[in-house]
Amino acid sequence: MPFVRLNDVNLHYRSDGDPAHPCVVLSNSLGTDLSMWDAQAAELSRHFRVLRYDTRGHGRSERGAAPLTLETLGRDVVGLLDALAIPCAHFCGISMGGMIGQWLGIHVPQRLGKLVLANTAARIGTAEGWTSRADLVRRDGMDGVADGAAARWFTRAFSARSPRLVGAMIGRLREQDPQGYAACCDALALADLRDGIIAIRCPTLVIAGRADPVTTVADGRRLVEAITDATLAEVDASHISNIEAEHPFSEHLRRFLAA
Ligand SMILES: O=C(O)CCC(=O)CC(=O)O
Repeated sequence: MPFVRLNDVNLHYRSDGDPAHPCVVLSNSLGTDLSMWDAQAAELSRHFRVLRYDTRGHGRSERGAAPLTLETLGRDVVGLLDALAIPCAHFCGISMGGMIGQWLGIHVPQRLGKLVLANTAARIGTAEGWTSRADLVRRDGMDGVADGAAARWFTRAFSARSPRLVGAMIGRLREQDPQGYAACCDALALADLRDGIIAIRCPTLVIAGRADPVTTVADGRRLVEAITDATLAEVDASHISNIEAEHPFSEHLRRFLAA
């Protein structure tokens, strides 16, 4: 598996599909890794170069120096594109990955084609909430957040019909580096793009899960209202909608990128 050296970290990534095809970057949510995109990568890599990476402090990517900010997470994407000599790419991020996508749309629009913002918001949660979550995992490890994660990430019905899939996701969450997870909580505590997103000009698809208790359909609507060229697609899913609503999610993504 390849790594790129970006300033203070080795960042783990994976590229699938023909490198001559247009590139789409997939960016994971908090507490997951690039494997969360397996289904979408298999579908999209027939027509695109699919570039996935583990966000700093997640999966096999190092966490680097504290404090971590959304800007650093955004600049990692730019550094990854630079390292692979990719001038411009589509970008799809979910939740924290969607905040990284908004940062890219505001600050480096010249590097973006189309933007997909899934299960995300311009401001997720509260500073106090993120700080206490960071404190919890630094003190007690990942079990404190992993125990309740299935109820935040998936509907009860999906967990009942796909226990192995859900169990594997929660198992990977338990194995995350608590320091890396906490560093990303610190970044989310400070991340507030509500005043910035009106600057996003690229074609944008917002995907929201009808049953998402973390980043709601109302959050998705607010993104669409603020971003000039944005549309909303709703799917029947909770927070990790690319897994719970795998086929509708992939179809929205494929159609939007192909149009
Ligand atoms: O999923 C994210 O990237 C941020 C929101 C979150 O932490 C969901 C959860 O409660 O695990």
